[in-house]
Amino acid sequence: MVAEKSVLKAEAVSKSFGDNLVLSGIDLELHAGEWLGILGESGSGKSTLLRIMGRFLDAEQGNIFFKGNKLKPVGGELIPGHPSIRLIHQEFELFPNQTVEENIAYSLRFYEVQYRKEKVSELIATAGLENVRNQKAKLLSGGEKQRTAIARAIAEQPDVLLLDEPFAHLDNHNRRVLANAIEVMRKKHNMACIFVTHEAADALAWSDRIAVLKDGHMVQAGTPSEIYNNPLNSYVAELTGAINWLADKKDHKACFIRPEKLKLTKYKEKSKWQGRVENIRFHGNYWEVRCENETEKLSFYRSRMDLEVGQTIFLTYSSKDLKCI
Ligand SMILES: Nc1ncnc2c1ncn2[C@@H]1O[C@H](COP(=O)(O)OP(=O)(O)OP(=O)(O)O)[C@@H](O)[C@H]1O
Repeated sequence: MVAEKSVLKAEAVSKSFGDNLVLSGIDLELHAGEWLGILGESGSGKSTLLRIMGRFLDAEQGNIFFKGNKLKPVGGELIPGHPSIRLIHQEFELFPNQTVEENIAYSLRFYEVQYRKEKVSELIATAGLENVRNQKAKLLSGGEKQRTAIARAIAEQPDVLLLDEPFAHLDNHNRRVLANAIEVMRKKHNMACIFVTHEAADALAWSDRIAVLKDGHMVQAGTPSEIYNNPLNSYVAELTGAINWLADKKDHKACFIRPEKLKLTKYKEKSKWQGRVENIRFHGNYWEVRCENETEKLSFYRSRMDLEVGQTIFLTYSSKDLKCI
């Protein structure tokens, strides 16, 4: 097997602010062309790790390697960072009085005029910014600012793009526009990216791999499917989606099942769980049915509504979908 090429690597990174230990012994590797999501609750250390990996902040212990070379500490440098790594903050840092086009063109200011024009137009089209191309940055919506900042960063063709909460504060429409723009830019430019998020849905949808942080510790890293289907502990299980804890324990381990793994059956003898429908909620493309019996409350999903509150129901599931941790 060919070893995956490491672009950026954190080795045993720890960081404190005063008495607050924010990161503890973090090992994390980003491979060429890979999209890595860092997922964790607010305050778990995600942005701090991103800033350390981008060489904007020094770790107290541990090292950062770019393409195998150890990066020197930022120390008191006036302009921290690394020429091949671009970090996009939540504040975007655009020139407020310059247009979208001028903001993107700034990254290409040392290039020949014709090339610059063509490249700017290409990036504006890819990022879906044609209709605001001549708008000043300060007048853009949050989603448009985000896409301009990403297009500007990509213009510089960095090896690594670091995105801090790229989908934060965006409505559903703008999330989709941004996600599609990122996907197109990603395919075209084949750069590696680390993005930080506290939204599991974004991490699951957009990452090749996810690293989960809790209180500054890396609790699990793996593909979205590994993280979602085989969480190592209850934090990862609950962070990545809805779960139903079951009262029965197996080998002293707590067991849970995801709602979408529960199936309705007409036959009591085939069922593994029996209860009453307590509540039904409409979510647009599915119905969430909450039910209970003497010992447990469960929820499961239906694509059509054929149940009533108070009705007795029988549920079944495959034993492989029962996870015990
Ligand atoms: N410059 C700083 N000085 C002191 N404490 C800091 C500093 N930067 C971050 N912290 C603290 O470090 C901890 C982790 O912060 P960080 O921003 O890395 O978390 P996060 O997971 O990105 O959170 P969020 O999702 O809310 O942005 C927090 O307790 C925060 O208050």
